Order: sequence, then C-alpha cells, then structure tokens
Amino acid sequence: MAAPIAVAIDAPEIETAARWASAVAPHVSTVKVGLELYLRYGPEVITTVRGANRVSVFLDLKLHDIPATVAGAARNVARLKPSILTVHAAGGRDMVRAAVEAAPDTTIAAVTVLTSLDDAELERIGMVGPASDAARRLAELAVEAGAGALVCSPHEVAQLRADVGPDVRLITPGVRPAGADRGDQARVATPEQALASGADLLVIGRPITRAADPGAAAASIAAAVRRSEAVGG
Ligand SMILES: O=c1ccn([C@@H]2O[C@H](COP(=O)(O)O)[C@@H](O)[C@H]2O)c(=O)[nH]1
Repeated sequence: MAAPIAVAIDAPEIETAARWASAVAPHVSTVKVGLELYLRYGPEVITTVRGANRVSVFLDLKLHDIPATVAGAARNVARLKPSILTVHAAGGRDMVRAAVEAAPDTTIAAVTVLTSLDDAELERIGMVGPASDAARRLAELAVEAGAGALVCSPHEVAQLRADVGPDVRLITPGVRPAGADRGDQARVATPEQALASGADLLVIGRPITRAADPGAAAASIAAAVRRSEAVGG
C-alpha cells in the first residue's frame, strides 16, 4: 500500500515535475503541486503530474484573500479535482467557509502557522503567543468554518489531534529524515515522529526530489513510514 506521504513537486519546469511524479508515484499516496509550478503552467501541470500515475493530487495554493475572491478561486480550481486544496486559516472564518462551500468535493486544508516560522519570527510579525498557541487558535477557527484538514508542523500535531478529534485530517510539512538538511524549515521532525504524534499525511519535498534518485529516496522513506505504522498499530 502507498505510504501516507505527499511529495512536494516543487520544480521550475513541468518536464522535471513529470519525471519526479512518475518516479515517486509507485511509493506514495499523493503528489503536491504548489505555487512555483501552478503559477507558471496553470491547470496543465495538474494533468501532467496526474498522467498515468495512480496518485492523488494535492493543490497547495494557500489561498488568502477576501471571502468572495477565495470562493471564486476555489470554485475554479475545484474543476481540476484536486484531492486537497489549501487556504490560510489566518484569512478568517468566513474566508475558510467560502472555500469549503465553493469546493464541496475537495478537502479544504487550512494552513495554521507556516512551518518555516519560529517563535521569534512570529513575534516580529505580531502574532500572539508561541507557534503552538497560534496554531491552536487558527485550527479551532478553521474547523468551526468547516475545514476538513489542517496543515501544521509536527510539533503541534499531537495537541491539535487532541483538540479536534479523529475526523479532521492533520497534514504535516516540516518533515525531515534523521540527518537531512532542514533548509528553510524551522519546526521539523522525522517522519516517524510526525506519524507517532498523530499526523495523517506527511509532506516531504526536497529530501526526496533533490536526492540523486528521487524514486529510490521515496521508496526508502515510504518503507520507513510503513514500518513505523506497523509498530504503532
Ligand atoms: O506550513 C507549511 C505549509 C506548506 N509547506 C509546503 O510543503 C513543502 C515542503 O517542502 P520541503 O522541501 O520538504 O521543505 C513545500 O512545498 C512548502 O510550500 C510548508 O513547507 N510549510
């Protein structure tokens, strides 16, 4: 069975994205398309990475605007049938609800606090409290507005699971196999730690796509995740 991993296909060119998607698809449940590719290629990139691959496509556009604008954007991209579409929870209750209502067949995932931010940067931005408190506030708001999933770092996932219960999917970027370069991610943990804390879907990009052999890297991390799931029950 495919491991619950969404590989972030953050490539500059659509040809590279297609190659990475085909290489990782046999091992993971999902590929994630983000702003880098979508803003250059639009809907074509969704068709391309889906291709002949049996994977779900997660569209990570992190919509953040007034409710009417987000509703229109969500309605437009819902036609591409992504399994998941992201919005920023910080856009507020009405904005999250607008996306949920505009895309009823897509799981709307609300991003709580970006995993690249640490507590010091949050203070500079003017967000009250540490990342864990801010994530809890934003998660509550988003779930009340109907979001079916939350994006948070592995550091907050156990608390959010306790807060929101089993029915909301928890998606964690900021995942790094032991020893991997964290890059611009601030709040990180290993795949095993994220799963043990209650994550449903692990977002992993560069540790796979920048490996010499992305297919082999995905296979190896997927095997570790499946072993950890077997141990955890
Ligand atoms: O809080 C967030 C929300 C989204 N992302 C996205 O996940 C991947 C992570 O890629 P890595 O190469 O594994 O760092 C990337 O596409 C981000 O846009 C996130 O990192 N944090």
